[in-house]
Amino acid sequence: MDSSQPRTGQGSRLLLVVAAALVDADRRILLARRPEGKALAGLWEFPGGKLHPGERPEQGLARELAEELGIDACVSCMQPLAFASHAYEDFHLLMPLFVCRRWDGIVTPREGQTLAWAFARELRKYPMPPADAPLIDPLIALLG
Ligand SMILES: Nc1nc2c([nH]c(=O)n2[C@H]2C[C@H](O)[C@@H](COP(=O)(O)OP(=O)(O)OP(=O)(O)O)O2)c(=O)[nH]1
Ligand SMILES: [Mg+2]
Repeated sequence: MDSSQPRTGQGSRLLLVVAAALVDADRRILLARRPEGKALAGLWEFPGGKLHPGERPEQGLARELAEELGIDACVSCMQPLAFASHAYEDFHLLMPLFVCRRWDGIVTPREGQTLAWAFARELRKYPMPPADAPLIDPLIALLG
């Protein structure tokens, strides 16, 4: 066991994931459907992924957005909005959600994901991982 890994009181590993609500000019939010073969396959999520050791959250998020969507996101424009804290069976997820309205390049699914742009009020129509439920109200409050 890696003793440098933070652990929660119940012994499960704390996993730090960074995620983005990419917002377009019409105030729609980008969702990505997790491909078959990945954990939580078929559910709609905010793009992002695991923070690498030594990365700042915004830096790690920019790397994930480049890898997953082929875009160059504006790091200094990322706006912290809310976070998810959720106990999955084998790890505890801690996931800050940043709002990101500026990027260069064209959003392209680079990892076999299906993409959708949804208004904040439509988000509940998309089955999402259980951790994401508390993130919807702050998005509605921000974007209407
Ligand atoms: N990106 C993202 N991950 C989420 C969300 N909700 C949620 O529970 N998760 C979980 C699913 C995964 O267990 C974990 C993030 O994993 P990931 O598969 O996106 O990580 P990654 O991009 O680094 O991918 P990989 O290299 O490990 O395949 O967080 C969400 O809205 N967005
Ligand atoms: Mg990911």
